[in-house]
Amino acid sequence: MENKKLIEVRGKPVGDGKRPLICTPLVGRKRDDVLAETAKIVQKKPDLLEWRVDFFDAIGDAAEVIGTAKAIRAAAGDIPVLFTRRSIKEGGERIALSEEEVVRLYETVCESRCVDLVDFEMSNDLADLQRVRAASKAAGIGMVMSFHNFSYTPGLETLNQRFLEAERLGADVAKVAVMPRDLHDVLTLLTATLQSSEKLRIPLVSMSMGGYGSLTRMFGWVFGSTVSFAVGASSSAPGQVPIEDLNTVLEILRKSLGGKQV
Ligand SMILES: O=C1C[C@@](O)(C(=O)O)C[C@@H](O)[C@@H]1O
Repeated sequence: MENKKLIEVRGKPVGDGKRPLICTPLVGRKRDDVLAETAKIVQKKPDLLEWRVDFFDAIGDAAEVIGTAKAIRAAAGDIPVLFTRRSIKEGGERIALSEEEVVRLYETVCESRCVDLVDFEMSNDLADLQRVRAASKAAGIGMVMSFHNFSYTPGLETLNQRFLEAERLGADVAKVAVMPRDLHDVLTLLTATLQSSEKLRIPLVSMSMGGYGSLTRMFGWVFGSTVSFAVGASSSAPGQVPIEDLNTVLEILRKSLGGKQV
């Protein structure tokens, strides 16, 4: 069992595709909180760190954002850092910046090369998306184009279109996160993941959220999702499981998918 399309950071694949990358979010409100979270999480050896900058009180102060990103990077060692502003309409925190200011922040962060990957939502204005794409490309930073629905799970066709749209818009990684209302929705997300991962040239990331959705965080990679978001210190979305538990499940899956006795 192997994911063939791997996420790359500065031209090098992260991981070997034989298990999903585990990404742990940082959601501190102040620099010290974020760095304390980083110190705690790094010991748990995730594959990626996601800095959810929409939780950060000083998001409006570009110098403080860059300084904090650099400090996270220094503390993270070899672990790549993903920079994410999640908008309120896609499940993020309320922030005081205009969209123009958010785009400028992404451009500044890219220019300073203080992160390795950026996540930007596909529902943003096309012109903004293109600006962030241009800035990330110029800096050699990978771009995740994402879609979230925290209320329900759209149909199979729509989910497949979202993955495809990310590739068409020039993403390095396509990401879809949706909320299930029942187990059929979980199957819909997994079906879209499998179908799109067979079709797309780029790696994809998917998850169903909440209690039922946590199933996809544990075995969604078998269906083609290359990353699972897990709790290192704090959760950033419903249904994320602690990294220790996820590691246990992945070890069981490794053995059982390999045909060995657990
Ligand atoms: O988009 C995602 C996925 C996520 O929403 C999740 O469900 O794990 C968590 C967010 O921090 C991240 O940006």
